Amino acid sequence: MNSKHAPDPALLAKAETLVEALPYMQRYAGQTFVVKYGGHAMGDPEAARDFAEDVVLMKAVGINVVVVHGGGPQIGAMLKKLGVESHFVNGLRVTDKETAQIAEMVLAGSINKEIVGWISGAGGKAVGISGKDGGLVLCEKVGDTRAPDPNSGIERNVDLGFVGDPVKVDRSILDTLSQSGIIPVIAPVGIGADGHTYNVNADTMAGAIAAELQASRFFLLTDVAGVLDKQGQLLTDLDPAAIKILQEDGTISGGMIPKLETCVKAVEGGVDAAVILDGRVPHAMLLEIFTKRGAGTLVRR
Ligand SMILES: Nc1ncnc2c1ncn2[C@@H]1O[C@H](COP(=O)(O)OP(=O)(O)O)[C@@H](O)[C@H]1O
Ligand SMILES: CC(=O)N[C@@H](CCC(=O)OP(=O)(O)O)C(=O)O
Repeated sequence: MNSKHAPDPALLAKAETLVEALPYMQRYAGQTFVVKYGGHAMGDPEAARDFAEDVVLMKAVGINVVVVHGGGPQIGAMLKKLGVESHFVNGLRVTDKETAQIAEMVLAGSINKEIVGWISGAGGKAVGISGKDGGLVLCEKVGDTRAPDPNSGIERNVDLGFVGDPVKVDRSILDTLSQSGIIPVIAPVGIGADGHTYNVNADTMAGAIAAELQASRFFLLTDVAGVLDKQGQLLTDLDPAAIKILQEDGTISGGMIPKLETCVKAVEGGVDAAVILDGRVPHAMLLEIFTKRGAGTLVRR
């Protein structure tokens, strides 16, 4: 064979990867994917660029991609800077009026626009909104939650303050944006019928939106490989019954509690599958969607 025409193995591997992606691209065109981008996953600028490229590529092959972001660590850093004390109960931040204002500033102000900028830098068109815009997410104040007192250890009811539970999602603004080729980027802040601003756990917000959109896939990008068992091994497939056991036996704690509750609600609400992925892994979503190498924890009914 003429050596000039001998295929370069590296190029051939690239071509094979593209061909491997073809059936997935054909299958997913026209479907809706909701991506929750967690505050822990967005720390590294290079990973953020990879994330934005993944989102833009998904949109380019015809997937209606909707991004909902978090920012817990970034809110924590700002509260610390401002000398405001903060703590979490069962994975939710106790939110007084001042904390709600600071959370909105960090989420809907700086982080939201930063993500819009990354997507724009990757050649996509994004519009940043919060759950307050266009009547997207109506919230109710979450009820008191049972938790042990940090001093005595005795269980008592805790009022979480302005923490919201999404009770109604109006998808019209998302449809308008998506149909115009725009990727909506949503900050987890909602409005109550009482006019108050509510701080919403970003997983909860994303799950409510994924259910309303009847999304085919709901990705939750975080800072762990997925759900780990007590020995630290990755659990690749879970259903609601298995998740209940993990919660009862204390395998999952902290932010993983609302994350998995959200996955259960989403799949029970009509989402085909939720996937918890390590957002720090370069192009984690592309590998999950367009290749045979599934990663993370898949939650299905
Ligand atoms: N069984 C578990 N498997 C994996 N992570 C767990 C588990 N239990 C608790 N976690 C914690 O949940 C965290 C992810 O939730 P969270 O901090 O809310 O992330 P994010 O900001 O990305 O939403 C992990 O970093 C880990 O510390
Ligand atoms: C009520 C509540 O806990 N709200 C969260 C909102 C941000 C969030 O959920 O961000 P991550 O996804 O990065 O954790 C908070 O104040 O931290």
